[in-house]
Amino acid sequence: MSVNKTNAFETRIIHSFYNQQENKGALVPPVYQTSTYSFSSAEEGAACFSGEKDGYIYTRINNPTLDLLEKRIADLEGGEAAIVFSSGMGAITSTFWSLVVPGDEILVDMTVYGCTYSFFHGGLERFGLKVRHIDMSDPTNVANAITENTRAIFFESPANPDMRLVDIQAVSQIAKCNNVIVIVDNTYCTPYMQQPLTLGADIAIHSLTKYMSGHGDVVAGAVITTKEIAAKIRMVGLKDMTGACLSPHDASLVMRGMKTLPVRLERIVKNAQIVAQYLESHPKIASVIYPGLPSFKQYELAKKQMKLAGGMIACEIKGGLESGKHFLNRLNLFSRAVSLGDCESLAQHPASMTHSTYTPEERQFYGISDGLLRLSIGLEDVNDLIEDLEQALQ
Ligand SMILES: CSC/C=C(/NCc1c(COP(=O)(O)O)cnc(C)c1O)C(=O)O
Repeated sequence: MSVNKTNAFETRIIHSFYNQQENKGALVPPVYQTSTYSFSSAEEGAACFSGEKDGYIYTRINNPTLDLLEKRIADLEGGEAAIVFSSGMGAITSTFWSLVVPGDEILVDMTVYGCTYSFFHGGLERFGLKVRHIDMSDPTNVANAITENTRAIFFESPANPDMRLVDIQAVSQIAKCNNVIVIVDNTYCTPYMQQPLTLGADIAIHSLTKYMSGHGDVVAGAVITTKEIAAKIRMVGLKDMTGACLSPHDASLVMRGMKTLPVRLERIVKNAQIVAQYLESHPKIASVIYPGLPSFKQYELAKKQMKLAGGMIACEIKGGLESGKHFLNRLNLFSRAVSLGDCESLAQHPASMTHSTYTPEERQFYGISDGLLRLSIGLEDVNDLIEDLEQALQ
């Protein structure tokens, strides 16, 4: 079976870059669970290390199983090359440690995942980087904020946890005119729903822990970009700065999960739309933030930029934090757990969990309210999910 670019996303995500007959007919790609590789001669080893000869050196740098996952992900995101990591944070930190130097300035949207926020403020700023948060929901704010020291623009769209969108095409056009790179964390969407590189971004980042692997059984990350930037992130960020390499076994778990990404997302989004509409009409719910609802502030941008509305819902329960905790504690089918994108539906409280890295003042400033709850809708029967929410809201 040889699959190529003319085949659909749903076919390429299962088959691309793997030939069964070249692997003893194995239907599923063998896992190269090895840390190192032998050379046929001292000369060959030297040639591999110098880059004169393509070859496998050491699994922290490259590995055939990781190669296959990287080729597949790059193809699906419309990029030239990809690198995989042992976590999404490994992908993010390896990228920045490869590309920035003290004195550089980074523009970040108002809301990002908690550990990304603490990497920027507790990590990069400590080493002389300037990190500025701006409201990127209006692209003109980006144009006005760029200076001669601005090196990169970073955002999530939708953002974790309050679902803010950024117009990727508009911001990328502004950045390109100013020779600034655009880095988009595409974790919430996956390339099935949104492809930042085809909209003009330079780098797409993923926590593969989420929808891409989709079964709550692996922590992993990926960066997709040009061959040149990928080589730098691999040989500087991954090899020397973080060492955040993915195990070949975990890469095979990610590839196994990816095979069902399209069907999982189609069903998850159907469930999420029904749950969001149910919550929006519930008397005890103060607000629901979901890109599939006409009430969503950036509904038109969501329809333009996202193939589907996604599986993540943010909502506020009337009565603030205390009622939020009461609600969480009464859930039976939803798991009270962080992470997202799993087959199991999850519910968590950002202020005290995923975004507890922000101080209360910072949460206030960045709009992460104490009463906000985040739901990751899974694959359970949607009536069972609503029954669980209904009883928890009593
Ligand atoms: C301890 S909280 C659990 C993790 C959560 N998020 C992770 C995450 C990462 C980082 O990805 P890993 O390193 O693979 O977890 C990067 N980018 C985004 C948009 C993310 O949501 C979470 O529950 O919101």
